Amino acid sequence: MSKEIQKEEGELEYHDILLDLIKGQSKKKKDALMKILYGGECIPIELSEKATDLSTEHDFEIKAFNLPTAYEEELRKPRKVRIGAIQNSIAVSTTESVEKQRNALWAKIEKLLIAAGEMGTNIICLQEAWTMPFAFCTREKKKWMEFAEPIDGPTTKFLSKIAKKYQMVILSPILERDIKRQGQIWNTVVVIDADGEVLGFQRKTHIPRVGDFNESTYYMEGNTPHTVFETKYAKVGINICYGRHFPENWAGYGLKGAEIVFNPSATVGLLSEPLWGVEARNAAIANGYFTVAINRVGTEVFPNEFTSGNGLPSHKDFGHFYGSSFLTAPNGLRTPSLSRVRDSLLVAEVDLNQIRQVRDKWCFPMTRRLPDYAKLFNEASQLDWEPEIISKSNPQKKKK
Ligand SMILES: NC(=O)NCCC(=O)O
Repeated sequence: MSKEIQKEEGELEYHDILLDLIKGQSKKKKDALMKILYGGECIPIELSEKATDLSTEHDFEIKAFNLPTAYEEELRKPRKVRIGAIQNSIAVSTTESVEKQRNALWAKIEKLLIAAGEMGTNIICLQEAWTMPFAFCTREKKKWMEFAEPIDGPTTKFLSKIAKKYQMVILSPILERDIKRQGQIWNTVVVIDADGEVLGFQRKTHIPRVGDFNESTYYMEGNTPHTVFETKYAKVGINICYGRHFPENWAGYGLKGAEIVFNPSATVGLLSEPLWGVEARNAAIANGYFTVAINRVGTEVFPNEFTSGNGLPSHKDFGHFYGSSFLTAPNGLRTPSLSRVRDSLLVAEVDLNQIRQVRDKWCFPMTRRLPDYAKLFNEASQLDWEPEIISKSNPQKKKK
Protein backbone atom coordinates (compact mmCIF):
# COMPACT_ATOMS: atom_id res chain seq x y z
CA MET A 1 0.00 0.00 0.00
CA SER A 2 1.56 3.40 -0.95
CA LYS A 3 2.45 5.88 1.77
CA GLU A 4 0.02 8.39 0.27
CA ILE A 5 -2.87 5.96 0.57
CA GLN A 6 -1.79 5.02 4.09
CA LYS A 7 -1.83 8.69 5.09
CA GLU A 8 -5.24 9.21 3.42
CA GLU A 9 -6.54 6.24 5.38
CA GLY A 10 -5.83 7.99 8.65
CA GLU A 11 -2.46 6.40 9.24
CA LEU A 12 -1.09 9.87 9.81
CA GLU A 13 2.19 10.79 11.49
CA TYR A 14 0.44 12.02 14.64
CA HIS A 15 3.73 12.33 16.52
CA ASP A 16 5.18 14.69 13.90
CA ILE A 17 1.97 16.73 13.94
CA LEU A 18 2.27 17.10 17.73
CA LEU A 19 5.97 18.06 17.55
CA ASP A 20 5.26 20.57 14.76
CA LEU A 21 2.61 22.21 16.96
CA ILE A 22 5.11 22.45 19.82
CA LYS A 23 7.93 23.71 17.58
CA GLY A 24 5.70 26.62 16.59
CA GLN A 25 5.65 27.91 20.18
CA SER A 26 8.08 30.37 21.79
CA LYS A 27 11.29 28.75 23.09
CA LYS A 28 10.10 29.07 26.68
CA LYS A 29 6.78 27.38 25.90
CA LYS A 30 8.42 24.79 23.63
CA ASP A 31 10.91 23.81 26.38
CA ALA A 32 8.09 23.60 28.94
CA LEU A 33 5.89 21.51 26.65
CA MET A 34 8.71 19.12 25.70
CA LYS A 35 9.55 18.70 29.39
CA ILE A 36 5.96 17.82 30.24
CA LEU A 37 5.39 15.53 27.25
CA TYR A 38 8.78 13.89 26.64
CA GLY A 39 10.79 14.72 29.78
CA GLY A 40 12.91 17.19 27.81
CA GLU A 41 14.55 17.17 24.39
CA CYS A 42 16.99 14.69 22.86
CA ILE A 43 19.82 16.06 20.73
CA PRO A 44 19.79 14.85 17.10
CA ILE A 45 22.91 12.97 15.99
CA GLU A 46 24.23 13.59 12.47
CA LEU A 47 23.69 10.54 10.26
CA SER A 48 26.68 8.90 8.58
CA GLU A 49 26.83 9.34 4.81
CA LYS A 50 26.48 5.59 4.19
CA ALA A 51 23.48 5.33 6.52
CA THR A 52 21.84 8.28 4.79
CA ASP A 53 22.49 6.79 1.34
CA LEU A 54 21.00 3.44 2.43
CA SER A 55 17.90 5.11 3.89
CA THR A 56 17.35 7.07 0.66
CA GLU A 57 18.00 4.13 -1.65
CA HIS A 58 15.83 1.69 0.31
CA ASP A 59 13.16 4.15 1.51
CA PHE A 60 13.41 3.88 5.27
CA GLU A 61 13.59 6.50 8.03
CA ILE A 62 16.50 6.97 10.45
CA LYS A 63 16.12 8.93 13.68
CA ALA A 64 19.27 9.27 15.78
CA PHE A 65 19.59 11.05 19.12
CA ASN A 66 21.96 11.66 22.00
CA LEU A 67 20.34 11.63 25.44
CA PRO A 68 22.74 13.79 27.50
CA THR A 69 21.18 12.87 30.81
CA ALA A 70 24.08 11.53 32.90
CA TYR A 71 26.49 13.84 34.73
CA GLU A 72 30.23 13.25 34.63
CA GLU A 73 31.52 11.38 37.67
CA GLU A 74 34.96 11.62 39.30
CA LEU A 75 35.66 7.92 39.72
CA ARG A 76 33.64 6.20 36.99
CA LYS A 77 34.25 6.79 33.29
CA PRO A 78 31.10 7.26 31.16
CA ARG A 79 29.62 4.01 29.78
CA LYS A 80 28.38 5.33 26.44
CA VAL A 81 26.30 2.84 24.44
CA ARG A 82 24.47 3.31 21.15
CA ILE A 83 21.15 1.46 21.34
CA GLY A 84 19.19 0.64 18.17
CA ALA A 85 15.69 -0.48 17.23
CA ILE A 86 14.25 -1.49 13.87
CA GLN A 87 10.57 -1.47 12.93
CA ASN A 88 9.39 -2.72 9.56
CA SER A 89 6.48 -3.77 7.40
CA ILE A 90 6.41 -7.10 5.60
CA ALA A 91 8.33 -7.13 2.33
CA VAL A 92 6.07 -9.07 -0.03
CA SER A 93 2.46 -10.29 -0.01
CA THR A 94 1.37 -12.92 2.50
CA THR A 95 0.31 -15.01 -0.51
CA GLU A 96 3.96 -15.53 -1.53
CA SER A 97 5.88 -18.68 -0.53
CA VAL A 98 7.39 -18.96 2.96
CA GLU A 99 10.91 -18.84 1.52
CA LYS A 100 10.15 -15.78 -0.64
CA GLN A 101 8.56 -13.92 2.27
CA ARG A 102 11.41 -14.70 4.66
CA ASN A 103 14.18 -13.97 2.15
CA ALA A 104 12.55 -10.65 1.25
CA LEU A 105 12.48 -9.69 4.94
CA TRP A 106 16.12 -10.72 5.37
CA ALA A 107 17.04 -8.52 2.38
CA LYS A 108 15.06 -5.57 3.76
CA ILE A 109 16.38 -5.84 7.33
CA GLU A 110 19.96 -6.31 6.16
CA LYS A 111 19.94 -2.75 4.80
CA LEU A 112 18.65 -1.30 8.07
CA LEU A 113 21.15 -3.35 10.10
CA ILE A 114 24.01 -2.14 7.91
CA ALA A 115 22.83 1.44 8.42
CA ALA A 116 22.75 0.78 12.17
CA GLY A 117 26.26 -0.67 12.02
CA GLU A 118 27.47 2.34 10.03
CA MET A 119 26.00 4.55 12.76
CA GLY A 120 28.10 2.75 15.38
CA THR A 121 25.16 1.01 17.02
CA ASN A 122 26.29 -1.36 19.79
CA ILE A 123 23.05 -3.21 20.66
CA ILE A 124 20.00 -3.46 18.40
CA CYS A 125 16.62 -5.21 18.68
CA LEU A 126 14.28 -6.19 15.86
CA GLN A 127 10.49 -6.37 16.16
CA GLU A 128 8.51 -9.36 17.41
CA ALA A 129 8.47 -12.32 14.99
CA TRP A 130 10.30 -10.18 12.45
CA THR A 131 10.88 -12.98 9.94
CA MET A 132 7.19 -13.42 9.10
CA PRO A 133 3.80 -11.70 8.87
CA PHE A 134 2.02 -11.63 12.23
CA ALA A 135 -0.20 -14.49 11.10
CA PHE A 136 -1.33 -15.52 14.60
CA CYS A 137 -4.68 -13.81 13.98
CA THR A 138 -5.63 -16.46 11.42
CA ARG A 139 -5.50 -19.49 13.77
CA GLU A 140 -4.24 -21.34 10.66
CA LYS A 141 -1.27 -23.69 11.00
CA LYS A 142 -0.62 -24.51 7.33
CA LYS A 143 2.15 -22.27 5.92
CA TRP A 144 2.62 -20.05 8.98
CA MET A 145 4.19 -22.79 11.15
CA GLU A 146 6.82 -23.29 8.46
CA PHE A 147 8.32 -19.93 9.40
CA ALA A 148 9.44 -21.51 12.71
CA GLU A 149 13.11 -22.36 12.98
CA PRO A 150 15.61 -23.53 15.66
CA ILE A 151 17.48 -20.95 17.75
CA ASP A 152 20.64 -21.67 15.72
CA GLY A 153 18.67 -21.84 12.46
CA PRO A 154 19.09 -19.97 9.15
CA THR A 155 18.00 -16.55 10.45
CA THR A 156 20.51 -16.65 13.30
CA LYS A 157 23.24 -17.73 10.89
CA PHE A 158 22.27 -14.83 8.60
CA LEU A 159 22.42 -12.29 11.44
CA SER A 160 25.58 -13.63 13.09
CA LYS A 161 27.69 -12.46 10.17
CA ILE A 162 26.34 -8.91 10.47
CA ALA A 163 26.76 -8.91 14.25
CA LYS A 164 30.39 -9.98 13.94
CA LYS A 165 31.18 -7.50 11.12
CA TYR A 166 29.87 -4.51 13.08
CA GLN A 167 30.64 -5.84 16.58
CA MET A 168 26.93 -5.26 17.19
CA VAL A 169 24.71 -7.25 19.58
CA ILE A 170 21.55 -8.28 17.71
CA LEU A 171 18.34 -9.35 19.47
CA SER A 172 16.34 -11.39 16.96
CA PRO A 173 12.69 -12.20 17.77
CA ILE A 174 11.66 -15.31 15.78
CA LEU A 175 9.12 -18.12 15.82
CA GLU A 176 11.18 -20.88 17.44
CA ARG A 177 10.94 -24.59 16.54
CA ASP A 178 12.06 -26.37 19.72
CA ILE A 179 13.74 -29.41 18.28
CA LYS A 180 14.43 -30.83 21.76
CA ARG A 181 10.70 -30.91 22.58
CA GLN A 182 9.21 -32.70 19.58
CA GLY A 183 9.23 -29.51 17.51
CA GLN A 184 7.09 -27.46 19.90
CA ILE A 185 6.75 -23.77 18.96
CA TRP A 186 7.74 -20.77 21.08
CA ASN A 187 7.77 -16.99 20.54
CA THR A 188 11.46 -16.42 21.17
CA VAL A 189 14.19 -13.77 21.04
CA VAL A 190 17.65 -15.05 20.14
CA VAL A 191 20.50 -13.03 21.71
CA ILE A 192 23.48 -12.80 19.35
CA ASP A 193 26.51 -11.21 21.03
CA ALA A 194 28.90 -8.77 19.35
CA ASP A 195 31.20 -11.63 18.29
CA GLY A 196 28.36 -13.25 16.33
CA GLU A 197 27.93 -16.07 18.85
CA VAL A 198 24.53 -16.97 20.33
CA LEU A 199 24.56 -15.94 24.01
CA GLY A 200 21.09 -17.31 24.79
CA PHE A 201 17.38 -16.81 24.29
CA GLN A 202 14.28 -15.41 25.99
CA ARG A 203 10.83 -16.87 25.37
CA LYS A 204 7.62 -14.84 25.49
CA THR A 205 6.18 -15.39 28.98
CA HIS A 206 2.85 -13.50 28.72
CA ILE A 207 0.59 -14.72 25.88
CA PRO A 208 -2.37 -12.51 24.83
CA ARG A 209 -5.98 -13.59 24.42
CA VAL A 210 -7.30 -10.21 23.20
CA GLY A 211 -8.94 -9.30 19.91
CA ASP A 212 -7.34 -11.03 16.97
CA PHE A 213 -4.23 -11.94 18.97
CA ASN A 214 -4.85 -15.67 18.99
CA GLU A 215 -1.25 -16.54 19.88
CA SER A 216 -2.27 -19.17 22.42
CA THR A 217 -3.26 -21.28 19.42
CA TYR A 218 0.44 -21.50 18.52
CA TYR A 219 2.59 -21.32 21.66
CA MET A 220 2.47 -21.58 25.44
CA GLU A 221 3.75 -19.17 28.05
CA GLY A 222 7.56 -19.33 27.89
CA ASN A 223 9.75 -20.98 30.52
CA THR A 224 12.57 -18.42 30.73
CA PRO A 225 11.25 -15.67 33.02
CA HIS A 226 13.27 -12.44 33.40
CA THR A 227 16.49 -13.76 31.88
CA VAL A 228 19.25 -11.11 31.85
CA PHE A 229 22.10 -11.39 29.36
CA GLU A 230 25.55 -9.88 29.96
CA THR A 231 26.39 -8.79 26.42
CA LYS A 232 29.62 -7.05 25.38
CA TYR A 233 28.18 -3.61 26.08
CA ALA A 234 25.41 -3.94 28.70
CA LYS A 235 23.18 -6.31 30.67
CA VAL A 236 19.96 -6.64 28.69
CA GLY A 237 16.52 -8.11 29.30
CA ILE A 238 13.75 -8.75 26.78
CA ASN A 239 10.08 -8.28 27.63
CA ILE A 240 8.14 -9.51 24.59
CA CYS A 241 5.08 -7.47 23.59
CA TYR A 242 2.06 -8.35 25.77
CA GLY A 243 4.40 -8.66 28.80
CA ARG A 244 4.63 -4.82 28.71
CA HIS A 245 1.20 -4.55 30.37
CA PHE A 246 2.48 -5.98 33.68
CA PRO A 247 4.55 -3.60 35.85
CA GLU A 248 5.59 -6.50 38.09
CA ASN A 249 6.98 -8.20 35.00
CA TRP A 250 9.15 -5.18 34.15
CA ALA A 251 10.29 -5.12 37.80
CA GLY A 252 11.62 -8.68 37.49
CA TYR A 253 14.17 -7.64 34.86
CA GLY A 254 15.38 -4.77 37.02
CA LEU A 255 15.69 -6.94 40.11
CA LYS A 256 17.79 -9.39 38.09
CA GLY A 257 20.19 -6.68 36.96
CA ALA A 258 19.05 -5.53 33.53
CA GLU A 259 20.35 -2.13 32.40
CA ILE A 260 18.32 -2.03 29.17
CA VAL A 261 15.01 -3.85 28.65
CA PHE A 262 13.77 -4.23 25.07
CA ASN A 263 10.08 -4.69 24.29
CA PRO A 264 9.83 -6.16 20.78
CA SER A 265 6.12 -5.98 19.93
CA ALA A 266 3.39 -6.28 17.34
CA THR A 267 0.25 -4.32 18.13
CA VAL A 268 -2.42 -2.34 16.37
CA GLY A 269 -3.87 1.14 16.73
CA LEU A 270 -7.47 0.33 17.50
CA LEU A 271 -6.42 -1.84 20.44
CA SER A 272 -3.38 -0.34 22.16
CA GLU A 273 -2.12 2.98 20.76
CA PRO A 274 -3.27 5.11 23.73
CA LEU A 275 -1.33 2.81 26.06
CA TRP A 276 1.84 2.54 23.94
CA GLY A 277 3.65 5.66 25.12
CA VAL A 278 2.86 4.97 28.79
CA GLU A 279 3.91 1.42 29.64
CA ALA A 280 7.56 1.13 28.59
CA ARG A 281 8.22 4.72 29.67
CA ASN A 282 6.77 4.09 33.14
CA ALA A 283 8.85 0.92 33.41
CA ALA A 284 12.04 2.92 32.77
CA ILE A 285 11.11 5.41 35.49
CA ALA A 286 9.92 2.87 38.07
CA ASN A 287 12.84 0.46 37.60
CA GLY A 288 15.64 2.93 36.87
CA TYR A 289 16.82 1.42 33.59
CA PHE A 290 16.50 2.09 29.86
CA THR A 291 13.56 0.66 27.90
CA VAL A 292 13.12 0.34 24.15
CA ALA A 293 9.58 -0.18 22.82
CA ILE A 294 9.52 -1.54 19.26
CA ASN A 295 6.37 -2.09 17.19
CA ARG A 296 5.98 -3.29 13.61
CA VAL A 297 4.33 -1.12 10.95
CA GLY A 298 1.86 -1.63 8.16
CA THR A 299 -1.33 -3.52 7.40
CA GLU A 300 -0.94 -7.25 6.67
CA VAL A 301 -3.75 -8.77 4.60
CA PHE A 302 -4.17 -12.55 4.80
CA PRO A 303 -5.65 -14.85 2.13
CA ASN A 304 -8.55 -16.15 4.25
CA GLU A 305 -11.07 -14.26 6.36
CA PHE A 306 -11.01 -14.70 10.14
CA THR A 307 -13.02 -13.33 13.04
CA SER A 308 -12.19 -12.03 16.52
CA GLY A 309 -15.16 -13.88 18.00
CA ASN A 310 -16.68 -10.56 19.13
CA GLY A 311 -19.70 -10.52 16.86
CA LEU A 312 -18.06 -8.13 14.40
CA PRO A 313 -17.78 -9.06 10.71
CA SER A 314 -14.99 -11.41 9.66
CA HIS A 315 -11.97 -9.71 8.09
CA LYS A 316 -8.58 -10.36 6.50
CA ASP A 317 -6.29 -8.10 8.52
CA PHE A 318 -5.53 -6.95 12.10
CA GLY A 319 -5.77 -3.27 11.21
CA HIS A 320 -2.76 -0.97 11.21
CA PHE A 321 0.44 -1.82 13.11
CA TYR A 322 1.42 1.69 14.12
CA GLY A 323 5.18 1.46 14.64
CA SER A 324 5.99 4.47 16.87
CA SER A 325 9.02 2.81 18.46
CA PHE A 326 10.89 4.85 21.09
CA LEU A 327 13.52 4.69 23.86
CA THR A 328 13.17 5.98 27.42
CA ALA A 329 15.94 6.81 29.91
CA PRO A 330 15.70 6.10 33.68
CA ASN A 331 14.77 9.75 34.38
CA GLY A 332 11.79 9.53 32.02
CA LEU A 333 13.35 11.40 29.10
CA ARG A 334 12.14 9.68 25.91
CA THR A 335 13.04 9.97 22.27
CA PRO A 336 10.51 11.16 19.72
CA SER A 337 8.64 8.24 18.15
CA LEU A 338 9.62 6.58 14.94
CA SER A 339 7.12 6.77 12.09
CA ARG A 340 3.58 5.33 12.32
CA VAL A 341 3.81 4.01 8.77
CA ARG A 342 7.42 3.71 7.61
CA ASP A 343 10.22 1.20 8.00
CA SER A 344 12.52 2.93 10.48
CA LEU A 345 15.75 2.73 12.43
CA LEU A 346 16.19 4.40 15.82
CA VAL A 347 19.70 5.01 17.21
CA ALA A 348 20.04 6.51 20.70
CA GLU A 349 23.33 7.23 22.45
CA VAL A 350 23.09 6.98 26.24
CA ASP A 351 25.42 6.80 29.24
CA LEU A 352 24.60 3.76 31.38
CA ASN A 353 26.05 5.56 34.41
CA GLN A 354 22.71 7.38 34.53
CA ILE A 355 21.10 4.22 35.95
CA ARG A 356 22.91 4.46 39.29
CA GLN A 357 22.65 8.25 39.34
CA VAL A 358 18.84 8.15 39.04
CA ARG A 359 18.54 5.30 41.56
CA ASP A 360 20.70 7.26 44.03
CA LYS A 361 18.51 10.35 43.51
CA TRP A 362 15.09 8.72 43.86
CA CYS A 363 16.05 5.84 46.22
CA PHE A 364 13.44 3.54 44.66
CA PRO A 365 15.54 0.36 45.19
CA MET A 366 16.00 1.38 48.87
CA THR A 367 12.43 2.46 49.59
CA ARG A 368 10.45 -0.17 47.65
CA ARG A 369 8.71 -2.65 49.94
CA LEU A 370 9.74 -5.98 48.38
CA PRO A 371 8.87 -8.11 51.48
CA ASP A 372 5.33 -6.61 51.49
CA TYR A 373 4.89 -7.23 47.76
CA ALA A 374 6.32 -10.74 48.05
CA LYS A 375 3.93 -11.59 50.89
CA LEU A 376 0.93 -10.18 49.01
CA PHE A 377 1.84 -11.78 45.67
CA ASN A 378 2.46 -15.12 47.36
CA GLU A 379 -0.91 -14.97 49.16
CA ALA A 380 -2.75 -13.69 46.05
CA SER A 381 -1.32 -16.51 43.94
CA GLN A 382 -3.10 -19.11 46.10
CA LEU A 383 -6.29 -20.23 44.34
CA ASP A 384 -8.35 -20.06 47.53
CA TRP A 385 -7.17 -16.52 48.41
CA GLU A 386 -9.73 -13.77 48.92
CA PRO A 387 -8.84 -10.08 49.40
CA GLU A 388 -9.84 -8.73 52.82
CA ILE A 389 -11.90 -5.53 52.53
CA ILE A 390 -12.41 -3.53 55.72
CA SER A 391 -16.08 -2.65 56.16
CA LYS A 392 -18.70 -2.14 58.89
CA SER A 393 -19.23 -5.90 58.91
CA ASN A 394 -15.46 -6.51 58.90
CA PRO A 395 -13.88 -3.83 61.11
CA GLN A 396 -10.14 -3.34 61.08
CA LYS A 397 -8.34 -5.17 63.83
CA LYS A 398 -5.64 -3.13 65.55
CA LYS A 399 -2.18 -4.52 64.82
CA LYS A 400 -0.52 -5.82 68.02
N1 LIG B 1 1.95 -9.44 20.04
C1 LIG B 1 1.17 -9.25 21.13
O1 LIG B 1 1.40 -9.82 22.20
N2 LIG B 1 0.11 -8.42 21.00
C2 LIG B 1 -0.94 -8.37 22.00
C3 LIG B 1 -1.68 -7.06 21.91
C4 LIG B 1 -1.02 -5.99 22.74
O2 LIG B 1 -0.52 -6.32 23.83
O3 LIG B 1 -1.01 -4.83 22.33
